[in-house]
Amino acid sequence: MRWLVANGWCSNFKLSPKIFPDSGRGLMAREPIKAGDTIVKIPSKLLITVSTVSSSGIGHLFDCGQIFSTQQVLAAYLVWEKHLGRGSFWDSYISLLPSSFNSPLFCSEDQLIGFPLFIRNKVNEMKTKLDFLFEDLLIVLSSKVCYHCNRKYSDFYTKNDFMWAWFIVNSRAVYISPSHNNDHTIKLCDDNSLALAPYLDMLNHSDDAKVQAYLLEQDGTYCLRTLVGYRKYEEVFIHYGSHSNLKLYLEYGFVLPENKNDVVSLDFSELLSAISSVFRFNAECSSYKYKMLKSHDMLKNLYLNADGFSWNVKVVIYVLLCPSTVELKSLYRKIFSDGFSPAEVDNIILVGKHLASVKSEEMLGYLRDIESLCSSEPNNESLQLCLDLLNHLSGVLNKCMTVLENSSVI
Ligand SMILES: C[S@@+](CC[C@H](N)C(=O)[O-])C[C@H]1O[C@@H](n2cnc3c(N)ncnc32)[C@H](O)[C@@H]1O
Repeated sequence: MRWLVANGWCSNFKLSPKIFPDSGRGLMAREPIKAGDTIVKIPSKLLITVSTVSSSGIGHLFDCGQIFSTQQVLAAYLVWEKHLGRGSFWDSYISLLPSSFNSPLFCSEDQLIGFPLFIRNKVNEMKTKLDFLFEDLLIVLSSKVCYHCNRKYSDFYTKNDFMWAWFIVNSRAVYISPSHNNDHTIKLCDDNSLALAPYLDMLNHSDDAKVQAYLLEQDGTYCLRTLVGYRKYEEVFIHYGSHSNLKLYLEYGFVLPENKNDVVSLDFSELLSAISSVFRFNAECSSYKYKMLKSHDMLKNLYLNADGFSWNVKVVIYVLLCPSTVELKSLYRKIFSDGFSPAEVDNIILVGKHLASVKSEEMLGYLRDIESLCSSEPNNESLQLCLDLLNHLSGVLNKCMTVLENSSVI
């Protein structure tokens, strides 16, 4: 905070840093805060944006005709500033950033083998993306020498440092309007809507938080207003987005005790085999039905949740149960205007109940596996979070089954 003040930050004394038992390091209300109050203001000089990188000592490296993502540029910049140590303008900020994370992205391959496939697949997707971004960066950096230490960039741009920096940006960057953020020469493949905002990024996430960010026209100061009030000594939160616990676990390294965004995803093939089991025939999807479902994005967002199942699950089950003699236009009419008859709803619910019980059994199996891993590694926080996540999802499936047992129309 002394460093922030020395660089033009004016504290409004509404917040102060504190370690909270449930959410860890965060910001506490030092006085009652009203809905509508501006809680933090960060001068533009203290924001790390693509413009900051462009005008920095490594800005010229990105003027090479290659296209980068905003997150890749900000991560590359953090690695470079970190290697400057005390010589970096951002040293006070960087030295307070977390050095390890509880996301499964940072678990070893040996640990990951014990994780449920639906988590492992997501981790592998993230790793593949990160590998690509890192290799892509090395193409630009490999032959160049850092003016500060005369070492080749590739000597200190390690994969681990890049992963650390990428995750810092992933879990801490705030949204900034691209129109206020275009003062640079770096070619980007995305919207350029990310900024790191020291101090502001100490705020933890809550589903109940509501905030509004705005920039002061005169000097580009980044301001954050809360739309809910807080009592003195309460933790003040922001809202990172309507994320499920799976997403929070993967991308931020924590889970919420209650999360209304939690869903259990389903594959199309799981719907087919549920229909086969319930109605005792070998369910197949003819190509005209498949094309129709795909072209209307009905094969996405297939999930169960605490309220039952998604609209797309309902439609896919209905379409798969329809005899292949039914014409496409009557399928459309049924789905998009007429609605389903009570008998059709009953059949859909029968399949839904079967899916919920199959997924519930599957989740209990995952829970047993992770519980035994946790007992052999009791201090592994990521494993503990995985256990919490699976317990939440198991709870979601129980609620789902209760809703389906008690309803004939969802
Ligand atoms: C923007 S930072 C918030 C400040 C952070 N707690 C710190 O100590 O620097 C985001 C990170 O904070 C943690 N976090 C945020 N909200 C949380 C919550 N509700 N419960 C637990 N951890 C949370 C996660 O580790 C996340 O990656």
